[in-house]
Amino acid sequence: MSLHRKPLLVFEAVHKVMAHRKNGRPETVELSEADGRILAEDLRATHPVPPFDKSPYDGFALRSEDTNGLSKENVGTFRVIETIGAGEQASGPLQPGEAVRIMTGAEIPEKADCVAMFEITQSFEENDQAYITLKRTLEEDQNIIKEGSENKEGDSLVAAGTRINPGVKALLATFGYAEIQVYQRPAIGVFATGTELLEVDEPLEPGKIRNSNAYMILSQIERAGGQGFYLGKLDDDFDTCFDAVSRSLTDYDFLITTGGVSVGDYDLMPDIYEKLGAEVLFNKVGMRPGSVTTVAEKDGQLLYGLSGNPSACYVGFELFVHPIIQNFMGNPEPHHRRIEATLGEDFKKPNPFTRFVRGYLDFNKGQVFVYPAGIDKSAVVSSLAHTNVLIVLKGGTRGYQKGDQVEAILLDGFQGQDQFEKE
Ligand SMILES: Nc1nc2c(c(=O)[nH]1)N[C@H]1C(S)=C(S)[C@@H](COP(=O)(O)OP(=O)(O)OC[C@H]3O[C@@H](n4cnc5c(N)ncnc54)[C@H](O)[C@@H]3O)O[C@H]1N2
Ligand code: MOO
Ligand SMILES: [Mg+2]
Repeated sequence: MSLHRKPLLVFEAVHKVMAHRKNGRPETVELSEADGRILAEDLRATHPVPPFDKSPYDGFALRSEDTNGLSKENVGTFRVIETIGAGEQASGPLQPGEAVRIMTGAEIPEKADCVAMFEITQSFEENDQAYITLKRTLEEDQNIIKEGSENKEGDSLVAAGTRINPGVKALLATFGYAEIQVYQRPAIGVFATGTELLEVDEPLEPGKIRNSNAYMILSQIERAGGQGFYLGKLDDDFDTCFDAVSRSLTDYDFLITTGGVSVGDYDLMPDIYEKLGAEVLFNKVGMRPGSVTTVAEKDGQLLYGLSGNPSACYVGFELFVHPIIQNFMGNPEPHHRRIEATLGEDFKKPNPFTRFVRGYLDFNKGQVFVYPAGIDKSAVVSSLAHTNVLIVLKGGTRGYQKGDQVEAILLDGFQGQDQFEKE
């Protein structure tokens, strides 16, 4: 095994991986299963919205011409002929001098063309007949939500390639899409390699540690939108690892292993790629952590060799696997969003390589701050728990200071705050 590896720049490595991207096929899912999926068809209005003229208020539907000239001095009186709620229709067209008591969302009766809110009318009864009085003139179409005013039939409302969020779901339901065409989620197999690994339910033993990477990666796959399949942990034994990897390679859209990609005696992945006849796209990236991140390709299949060190494994996933998953799922913008932010504390350690510091975001008076989430070492797990951004510190000869402008890669958007503030 060659100990000398030529590092790629991070963006070169990302481009190399993306050159081997695969697109998921469209599939039909039920609306209830569609969250987070990406539309494989344009969402078109199958009918006008609203589908009929409707009332935005609880009030009285009237003929506007009957209100001409009404004022405090010239009060009009209308005979209330019936009451309709949302979902009901008036029994017939409105005649001159008549009013229909109408609730929000109900269809405007024929010949009515305006609505007076309850608050501007007075009601009274005479001989078991309900009446209202009105002291104002109303215009044609006043207080009416017109048929098709939100959209016309055939309008394209949301384009293919859009992620389904709660608002898109509401639209899909509005237009009767009980099922919808979305792109498949990739199925990703995950092996953890390492003789030192114990399963999560096993007690610690001398020299051993629990396998945290597999669970972390399965969770990262889920967050990225894919479907992860845990295929087990493998001892650092060549035949065991080779058989397991070669058997599983074609069962999944992508395969991930963790550990065994560096230059140690038990780092078997480089020899496994060789025996498989896989093309190694890169095995060294100019970044910290995750410099040993390796990606290979065999017959169109991507095989990720993520580092065993937990923080390196985490970062390697977010940079190289996340966009492949999002692309597979049909997202035309598959990479994590990058923002500019102010570094909230000093980061003194210089590094020749770009550093992806696990950090978290904070906002203060319109400024975005990022802070390192804990110990910034490749072998560390604990800082990952507080991570929602990767702070990008470009390589160089000096460290960074509090107040420096840096880039940050957003990993999730679920950070809240304790209080709801007064507007
Ligand atoms: N002579 C050199 N040594 C190392 C180099 C180098 O360039 N020259 N690179 C270092 C860097 S950088 C990293 S990162 C690690 C990468 O190691 P591997 O990817 O080969 O991973 P392992 O050797 O299998 O394990 C490393 C470390 O991670 C722990 N580990 C492994 N799997 C898991 C898991 N599933 N859950 C939790 N922890 C795991 C393992 O016990 C080791 O402590 O190599 C450096 N060495
Ligand atoms: O791959 Mo290592 O993570 O640079 O420490
Ligand atoms: Mg190793």
